Amino acid sequence: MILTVTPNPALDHTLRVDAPLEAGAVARTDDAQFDPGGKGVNVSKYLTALDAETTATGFLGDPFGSLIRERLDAASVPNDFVDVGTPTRVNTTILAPDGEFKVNQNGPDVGPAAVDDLVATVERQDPDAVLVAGSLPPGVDPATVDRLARAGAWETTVDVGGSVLAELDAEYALCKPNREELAAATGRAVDTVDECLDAAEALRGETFRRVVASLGPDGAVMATPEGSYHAEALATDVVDTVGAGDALLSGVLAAFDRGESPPEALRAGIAVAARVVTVAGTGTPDFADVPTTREDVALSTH
Ligand SMILES: Nc1ncnc2c1ncn2[C@@H]1O[C@H](COP(=O)(O)OP(=O)(O)O)[C@@H](O)[C@H]1O
Ligand SMILES: O=P(O)(O)OC[C@H]1O[C@](O)(COP(=O)(O)O)[C@@H](O)[C@@H]1O
Repeated sequence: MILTVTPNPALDHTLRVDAPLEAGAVARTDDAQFDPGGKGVNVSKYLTALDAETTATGFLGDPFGSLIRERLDAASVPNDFVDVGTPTRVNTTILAPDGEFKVNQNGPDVGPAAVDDLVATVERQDPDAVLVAGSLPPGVDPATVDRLARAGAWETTVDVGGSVLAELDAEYALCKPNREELAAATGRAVDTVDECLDAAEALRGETFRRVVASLGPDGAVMATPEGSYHAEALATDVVDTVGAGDALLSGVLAAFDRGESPPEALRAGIAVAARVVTVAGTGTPDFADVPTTREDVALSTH
């Protein structure tokens, strides 16, 4: 079972407006949706839809914590969150004709007792694999991520910010930076795919056994002890890219869970991401075509 740990979940509020936003003007819309979100929460949503065994944990606080739990239960996404007394944040995406505008709240302060409860929850769940994903709220530091990785025999994956990645020193099976996070974690140029391949290879080592870096429309690269790979993104009608990185990681983790090779896992990730960018916000699309579309992913070995 893949246990996702989201230290800073969010209720994702997605609004679509018909005209460009204008300072001082009121924009009105009927097109709004709420989704349970936060990087690990999304991965558990997508893994469930991909028929992989998963449970979501992290910290939830009311009033929005209850809504997130209700929505996950309704979608049959197993979850086991630690309750905290501070409200879970709301992250807002506005889809306007002139672009995608995102505002993420920093999130509530989490005290040391809640962190101890989280570690105990992870130990009790005793998963095969753990994913720690998303920003760290006040009260959770990189040492807490290392503590979760060292608390049991599971393989741990991280999808945390570039500056947090640079501070980790436990052993991780995989990390998933995006382009900006890859630059922040390595201090290298990431302008071309070749530079991204070099940076991913530089990040790989004792701390991170494999590195998958997502490159938006340029697809993704993966650096592993067996070789490095670049997979191109699939051409598709993009509604928005919120959740795209979580989708890529879900496809990769589900494939590794089935025992597939790194290049096959990368192809699967690209196919899952290509579906998620076609739906608004962090809604869960139908993944029925993923086994077919992953065969169309162009992949090169380096
Ligand atoms: N504009 C796009 N067109 C097609 N695929 C995309 C696009 N943006 C993202 N993707 C897919 O989603 C994956 C993750 O996107 P990315 O933006 O790098 O992640 P993050 O959300 O972590 O920043 C990419 O590797 C790619 O496969
Ligand atoms: O923890 P952070 O970095 O603020 O990100 C949280 C946001 O990212 C998401 O998990 C989406 O992530 P990606 O677009 O990177 O896949 C949203 O659900 C959530 O609102």
